[in-house]
Amino acid sequence: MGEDARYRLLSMIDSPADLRRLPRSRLPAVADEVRRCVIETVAAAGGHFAANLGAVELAVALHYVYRTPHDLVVWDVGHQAYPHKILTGRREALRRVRRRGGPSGFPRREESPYDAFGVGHASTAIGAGLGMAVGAALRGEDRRVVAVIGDGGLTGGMAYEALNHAGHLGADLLVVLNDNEMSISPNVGALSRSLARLWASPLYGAVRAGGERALARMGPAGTLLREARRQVKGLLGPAAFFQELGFDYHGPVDGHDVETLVAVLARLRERRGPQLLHVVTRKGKGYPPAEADPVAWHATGPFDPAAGRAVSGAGGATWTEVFGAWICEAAAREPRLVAITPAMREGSGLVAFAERFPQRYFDVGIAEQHAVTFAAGLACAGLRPVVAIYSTFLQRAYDQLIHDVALQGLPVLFAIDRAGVVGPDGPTHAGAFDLTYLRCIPGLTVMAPADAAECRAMLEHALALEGPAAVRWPRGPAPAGREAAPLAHGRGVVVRRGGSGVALLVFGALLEAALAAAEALDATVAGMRFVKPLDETLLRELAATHRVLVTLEDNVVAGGAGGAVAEALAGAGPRLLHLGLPDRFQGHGSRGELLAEAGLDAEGIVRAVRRAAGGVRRRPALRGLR
Ligand SMILES: Cc1ncc(C[n+]2csc(CCOP(=O)(O)OP(=O)(O)O)c2C)c(N)n1
Ligand SMILES: CC(=O)[C@@H](O)[C@H](O)COP(=O)(O)O
Ligand SMILES: [Mg+2]
Repeated sequence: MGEDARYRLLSMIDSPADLRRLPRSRLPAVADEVRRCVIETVAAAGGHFAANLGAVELAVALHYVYRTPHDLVVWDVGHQAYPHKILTGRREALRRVRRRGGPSGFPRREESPYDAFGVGHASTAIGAGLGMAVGAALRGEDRRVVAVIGDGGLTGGMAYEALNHAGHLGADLLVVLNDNEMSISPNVGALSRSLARLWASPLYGAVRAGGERALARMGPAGTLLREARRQVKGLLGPAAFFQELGFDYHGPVDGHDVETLVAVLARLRERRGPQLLHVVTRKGKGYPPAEADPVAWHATGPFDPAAGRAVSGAGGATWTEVFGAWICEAAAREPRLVAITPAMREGSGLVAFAERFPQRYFDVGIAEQHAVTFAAGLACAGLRPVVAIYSTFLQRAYDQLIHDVALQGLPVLFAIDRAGVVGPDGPTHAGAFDLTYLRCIPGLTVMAPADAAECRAMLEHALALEGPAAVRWPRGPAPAGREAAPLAHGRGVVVRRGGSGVALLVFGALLEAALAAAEALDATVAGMRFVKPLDETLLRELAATHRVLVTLEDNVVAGGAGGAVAEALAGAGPRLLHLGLPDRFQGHGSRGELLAEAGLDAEGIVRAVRRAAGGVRRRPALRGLR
């Protein structure tokens, strides 16, 4: 069947203006097609999935009621924005979502005028939406602003800071709380529990049984709240909470009843002041395997939609799995070890730990700042906290890392995953900066393993230190490891001796590429292991015996490990060449593609060294190397 026949309505919708020309009664059929399109798109390309299925009706209703792109809809995180992209002229392009040259998996201002705010990290929508609403008012523009945030996003402190400010200003802002009781894993927190109780209460059961349209007719602004106050003592928690912050609370409403959503939103569009609409949805809605297991289907590779299974199996053990196995072993030996995740249990490899050591496992919600300060407190209490965190999300907690942990010399171990190039998630998730922002912190030990064996040794070493330490590794499979000298504090190792006068100084997981390049260059290769403290003895030895030192890191060159080498040599010694990520935000694509684009594959290293160190003696070319 042709595209147009399969997507009869969507093929007529090039923009939300086309959607708005349809009668309201056609919207459930539009939603069905959008949902089918999400399933087919992600099955073919991979990507975020369950949250998109849960946000279908919301996207349809918002674009139907609001005059986008003049009115602004800000999506929190943005991993649920595929329906929004489908409705805003990107249905075809989405086939290449997150691939090189294809659309981003998240809203991006440069991609479409309908993408009001660039996003990827959680809990920003209310703050950004508030800025837009206040900006529009100051400029005298008649523009409505909606911030859509999930219950997971609402566990982040930034969201509360923005709610508090919006209530104080009395700004014209609608916050839609998309509540599915899920973050990536089941959501945490008192507010989340209280929201769930509200939806499950007999009062709302009656509303649901009586038809959601009754709710739309009842009118906004606390009508239900007054009713609830009369009927159900003790269920007022979340509603009263938002009211106290200065918001009119509306709901909860069924987020899969698109016609009711339209009716409610149409009334809210006319209201002034801070409004909060509580919408209840189901993560994975409409695809039974994802409804049954939304954690597994949060994001996926390509899959067979009929079978509900991934098309391709995974490769060898990932760095995450190496860490996950290590932390369980270490916890069995060390009763003081506790693990903390800011809402990334699966991605950070803590599923087994959470099961085996539930009393010593803490999911703090999407609250990176709190995760780090909480760890500092645990360390003060004599425990050995391990903060398992993605490089990009640790950016959120930089002051906490410096002020609460490092300044007090507390023994907190930062297990930093997704360091360096991440791939399909693109620039919002790239762990491109951690070596730069970590190595300037006094007293912090910073390690970058080249393989799984080194990773385990570094974690063990970090746990034994009396001060703070960080071990960082990239996304994907970890090389198993080779015979090498045991780890010693602040010491690197020479992995290969070459005769060309070039030495490659490798910080972390680029060692394999460096070794391949070294074959072609006849170069020496050193695995530096420690970014801080740097092995200055090894550095001096290499400087004395080589004409060119090449530093290699999966981090921006600016301020990175190469910078540490330059500072240590202070202008003395051989020529220096720094290879790492360039001074710009990377796009999205596979990790391999992005590394190659940055010249950090074996070919790129050879090219750069030959260009910079002309005269380096040539050896027979490696296969594929010119
Ligand atoms: C600052 C930050 N920390 C962690 C994440 C990883 N993350 C992406 S989506 C998500 C869960 C979001 O839950 P919610 O907002 O409720 O959306 P849902 O997936 O349930 O629709 C998390 C933790 C992130 N994107 N940003
Ligand atoms: C949207 C978000 O922040 C997460 O879902 C993230 O995309 C997970 O990345 P990994 O796939 O690397 O765990
Ligand atoms: Mg959620």
